[in-house]
This record gives sequence, C-alpha cells and structure tokens, in this order.
Amino acid sequence: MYRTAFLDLPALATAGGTVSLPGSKSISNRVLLLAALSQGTTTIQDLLDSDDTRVMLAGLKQLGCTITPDAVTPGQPIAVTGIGGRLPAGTAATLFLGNAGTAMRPLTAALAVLGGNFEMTGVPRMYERPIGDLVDALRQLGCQIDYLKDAGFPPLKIGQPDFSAWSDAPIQVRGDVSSQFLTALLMALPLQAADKAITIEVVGELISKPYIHITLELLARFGIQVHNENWQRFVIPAGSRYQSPGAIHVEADASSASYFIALGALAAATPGQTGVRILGVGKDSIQGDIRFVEAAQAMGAQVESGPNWLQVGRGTWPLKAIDLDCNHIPDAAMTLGVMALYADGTTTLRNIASWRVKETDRIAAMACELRKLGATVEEGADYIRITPPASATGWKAASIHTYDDHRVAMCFALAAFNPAGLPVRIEDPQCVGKTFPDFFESLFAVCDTPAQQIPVICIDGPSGSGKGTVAAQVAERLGYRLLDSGALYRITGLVATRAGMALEATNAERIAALIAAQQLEFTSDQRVLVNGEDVSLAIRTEEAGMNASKVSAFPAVRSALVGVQHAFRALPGLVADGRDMGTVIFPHAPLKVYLTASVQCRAERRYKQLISKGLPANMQALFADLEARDARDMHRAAAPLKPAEDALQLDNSTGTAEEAVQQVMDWWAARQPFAPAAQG
Ligand SMILES: Nc1ncnc2c1ncn2[C@@H]1O[C@H](COP(=O)(O)OP(=O)(O)O)[C@@H](O)[C@H]1O
Ligand SMILES: Nc1ccn([C@H]2C[C@H](O)[C@@H](COP(=O)(O)OP(=O)(O)O)O2)c(=O)n1
Repeated sequence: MYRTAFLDLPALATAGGTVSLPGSKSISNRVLLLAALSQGTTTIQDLLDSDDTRVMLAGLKQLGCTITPDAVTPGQPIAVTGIGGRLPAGTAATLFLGNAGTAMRPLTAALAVLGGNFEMTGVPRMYERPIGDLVDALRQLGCQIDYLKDAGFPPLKIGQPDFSAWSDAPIQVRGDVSSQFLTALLMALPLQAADKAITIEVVGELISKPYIHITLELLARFGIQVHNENWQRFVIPAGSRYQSPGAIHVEADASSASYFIALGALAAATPGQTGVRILGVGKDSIQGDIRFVEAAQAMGAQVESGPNWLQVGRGTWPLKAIDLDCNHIPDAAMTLGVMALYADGTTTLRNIASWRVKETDRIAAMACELRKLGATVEEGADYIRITPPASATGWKAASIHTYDDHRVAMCFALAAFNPAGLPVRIEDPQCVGKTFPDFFESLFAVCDTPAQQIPVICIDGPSGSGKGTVAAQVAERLGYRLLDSGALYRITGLVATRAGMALEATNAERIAALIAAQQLEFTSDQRVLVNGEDVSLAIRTEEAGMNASKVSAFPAVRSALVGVQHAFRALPGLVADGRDMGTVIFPHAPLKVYLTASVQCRAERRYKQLISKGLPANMQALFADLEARDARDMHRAAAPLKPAEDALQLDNSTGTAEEAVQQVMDWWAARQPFAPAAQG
C-alpha cells in the first residue's frame, strides 16, 4: 500500500494481464459478524484485510470471540469461534469502529438485542453518518440505545433491552436511506427469534436491494432462512438459531472489479495481451455490483465471464454515453462517472441519492473532481450529468482530492488514460486501505506506458555527498522505486574479487560476463541479494567502494549493467542515484540533480556512517580514499562523473539531509503540471 501524501500516476497507455481481487468488504464483515454470533467455529477463506475488517475483528475480540490467527494473513484462512447467540451477563466494552459503516450498523443492532453495556464510537466522519432509522427500529423491540452526541448519529450507548412491552408487531424500518439498516436488523433479530417469528416491514422504497440479497444468502449459510415477501416484508421464522457452516469462502469484491472492468473497456490492449482478466468474482456472484458488467457493456466494453473470472477488452471506442438508473449498483456506479470522461457525449447517472451519505458526499465529490479534469458536470439531489472535455486539449492536469473515500481514489486513477498524456495526482492514496490496500500496485501490474512517460529523478554526485540518503527519502515521499546504481558496481567488485579476478582492464570482459550471469535481487526494504545471498553489508565497506570505483571504469562492465538499470524504470516512477544517471543512463530524465559537498564534510559523514554500521573507519584514510575515488570517477574515459548539462546543482555541505530532500521535492513540484495550491 502507498502511504505517501500523494501518488502521481504518469499518463498510462495500455492494459493487459491478470489481476486477483481482494475479498469483498460487505461479505467479509457480514461473515465475521455471523460467525461471531454463531455456535461453533467458522473457518473463513479469503477474508479481506482492510481497515473495516480490522475494526470488526477488534470489536469481536472485545466481545469474547476467539480469532486465530490474530490478524488476517495472506493466503491463510482465519477461524472465528462464536458466542453461540448470547453474551455473558454484564458484558461491557467501548468499541472503536473507525469509519466502517459495515461494522457500526450491524454491531449496534446485534449488541442492542444481546444487551450489555457498550459504547459505539468511531472517527468524526462516522458521527456525521445517520443511524437514527436503525435506532428507531430497534427501540420498537425494547432495545436501550442512547445518543452520546447528536441525536440520530453515533456515538451511541447501548444498555440492557426490555422486550416485555413488545407486542410481536412487525418491526418497521425505513428502506430509503441506507439498506445497511435493514441488513443490520436481518442479522440481529434472529437472536430474538428462538421462540417466535419476527417480521420486519420496510417503510418507503427499499434501495440497494442487491446488498439485502447478499445478506439473505449469507444468513442462509449460517442456518437462518428468512422469507422475503416482495422486498417489503421479511419474516424470520420462529426457532431460528445461528449455526456455523464450518467453512466459508469470501468472494472478491464486485465493486472493486469495476475499476478493472472499466480499465479493460477504456485502455488499448497491451501488445500480446487480450485485455484484462479479473480473478475472484464471476457471473454467478451473489453481489449486486456484478451488474456493473452490464453498464460497462452498454458503454462499449467487451466482457466474457465464467464461474470465478471476467475477461474485459475494449469494444466500442470512444465509449458510448449512457443514461442509467444506478440504484442497483450504487458503489460501482462511481466508476461509470470516470468512464464518462471517455464517452462520445453526455452521461447521466440517476437514482444515486445514497451517494450523499456514504464515506463522503459522493455526488459533490465526483462533480468537483471531474470538473478539475476538464469535464462539464451538473449535479442534482439524486443524479449527476457528465460531459467530457470536447477534445484532448480540454483535459487538465488535476490533483484529485479523495475525501478519505477509497472509491474516489480508485476510480480517478482511470483518468491517467487521458488523451492529453497528462499525469494525475491522487491525494492521500492510502485511503484505498478501506477495501483494496494494494489497489495501485495491482493497477500498475496490468498497465503499461512507454518508458519515456515514466518519470525519473536522477541524483548524481561524488562519494559521500548524500545521494543515497536524499534519493531514498525522495523515493519514499513520492512512492517511487529506488535505483542505487553504485550497489551494482559494488556487487561487481565483490563477485569478481571472490572469483579471484584481479580488478584490471585485461580482465574487464571476464568481469562483465561474470556480473551478467549473476541473479540480482533488490528487495523493497533495500536489501541486495546475489544468487539469494544477502550481500547488503558486504558491499558497504570502504574497500568494496574502492573496488567498485575500479571496475566501474571498464566500459564492458558499464554496458553489462545498462539493461539492469533501465529495468528499474517502472510505474509509478524512479529515483536513481549514481554518477552517470543523468548523463548516460537516463539522459531524458525530467529532473537531474548534481549533489556536491566538500571533501572534508563528506569524509566526516562517511566516518560517522561506517562507525554507526559497526564497520572500521579511519578519518585520514577516508579523506585520502575519497580524493582518490573522486579523481578516478571524474577522470575515467567511460561515463565520467560530471554534472549533466541540464542538472541542477545542490551544495550539500552545510544543510541537513531534510533540507536537501525538500529542495529536490520543490524542484520536482515546479516541473509538475499541477496547480501549486494543490501540491501535497
Ligand atoms: N545534508 C546531508 N545530506 C545527506 N546526507 C547527510 C547530510 N548530513 C549528514 N548526512 C549523512 O551523511 C551520509 C551520506 O552518505 P550517503 O547518502 O551514503 O552518500 P552517497 O550516497 O552520496 O555516497 C549519511 O550517513 C547521512 O546520514
Ligand atoms: N552510476 C554509477 C554509480 C557508481 N559508480 C561507481 C563509482 C563509485 O566510486 C562506485 C561506488 O558507488 P556508490 O554510489 O555506491 O559509492 P558512494 O556511496 O558514493 O561512496 O561505483 C559508477 O561508476 N556509476
């Protein structure tokens, strides 16, 4: 997951390949609660690991459920041993539920029926999300729920219910604000239906029926057969009792699939690929959002599907504008809003009033961000109408505000396919953690763009000037990959020395062949492996640096390493540190920095660095070595160390590393097309 303040997506060109989707959030949290309420242990496969499931798991542990392992581990099932329909008398807890509506609503209902002493809390946005209709429904039954702040909204206090006054009358609940209220009741009321049936009556039109369908399907798996009377009345039969199904599998999120369905529809296919293949969800899905496929087809997508997969390619191009009632696909429909940017006319998405009370006011958010990209947008109480920019020149480079809303972040990533070739900035990219923590990694894995579109920031300079330190921090702030090219020469020196080769010009070809035959691996935590052996420390000695300087003078060695270095240029971008990044390896890089510092200063820093790593160091020897290394690196014939003509020079003798990093970030920001006010 990208934890940067913003993530810049370069202009993307094509898509193709296979993407495996994470488990559905709606199914994950429903299954967790149902398993927790049941008798027995439920082994859950493919549970989503996200903010929402984490708060749910934490809440269930507080209620006394046993959960093994403690947290979701990729590829491993998680086992939940339930409470068997009742809590020990006097159970008390304060549950923090973040911004997870899928935890707040059903847990409130279940705990209000079970009784105890609970406080239901969350983040400030949670306190703006209505829950009054659910509380009103539960009070009809005799549940004790009080508002701790504003009436109608969390936080809540839950006490011991008194069912004595309840006359068996149907429990009424509004269906036109959020179907999560009905879902919450459907999951909580079986706890009270051991002796007599309970009927729930929906007041007003029921929105988001597909989510109720998921709830009913899952209830059936846990032993509760609800009679659905035309989506108006739901009867939970007497004798209902939660029973674990033993094992259950969580389908992938059909709304997460929407971004990749849209991707297949709007991106040209990467040569050699036949569109985008999506694994984890297919045409037999129990999720309503799978009907996004029909909407995408109406816009021109070509879709094939099977039991657990979808295959999507570009069909009609440009896409066809549509006018669609989106009540059946409330979440996935946001993706249509961005697809509309690539359509041949004005698209209208109707019946989306529920967008206003989601993670943010999604109608307002979509309208604002689509306009930033150059679209003409009309918004109404329950619709949005989008006209794309008239031509490529009408597109604007935008910094997309994401409102702590995962879906805004994910759907706007698709704007990177704009015909103007503009990058798109996604602010606060980690908000995707709510449902799809590795969304951007998954996207980059199936997208392609010509190498020259992928930004590279080059940081060259002499030994000890601070290149490595500054480059690593700039890469971290931007979410870019990092190339420590010096490590390649250090490895070359190491393997040649180990092979008993003298580091002399007469051996240059043999050394070049030797390094070309090694299996090199650079891990995300900056370790370096050669044929599986971790050499991170072995290449950091001063001797290794000197040996690197020697082998780096051989043209054969330099050319053997060119391909390896170019391969680092991958989405979303690269920061490359070395001697010839800007002059030879990435001559067209959009930003080149030449970092210098006095020899005295560099020697002192290197001394401290070596000592802190527990490596031997001598100030005088270091000083002499640096001068020797500078001389060799600067005066060799092949790719000598010198500033590229278009490099910006930064004297790093006096300031802090942080100041140098900020200077590079400022230079980079100045070269970006985003408006200064929007810089992250
Ligand atoms: N202003 C500064 N910029 C960069 N590094 C600094 C600065 N001040 C002190 N240092 C320290 O100096 C050392 C620089 O070494 P390094 O980044 O490996 O340089 P290079 O990659 O250019 O050889 C690090 O230990 C770093 O913590
Ligand atoms: N792009 C590069 C990077 C390093 N080299 C050579 C020259 C340097 O003396 C050695 C070691 O580089 P490295 O950046 O690891 O060394 P320092 O950390 O700056 O001391 O490799 C090179 O020739 N070209």
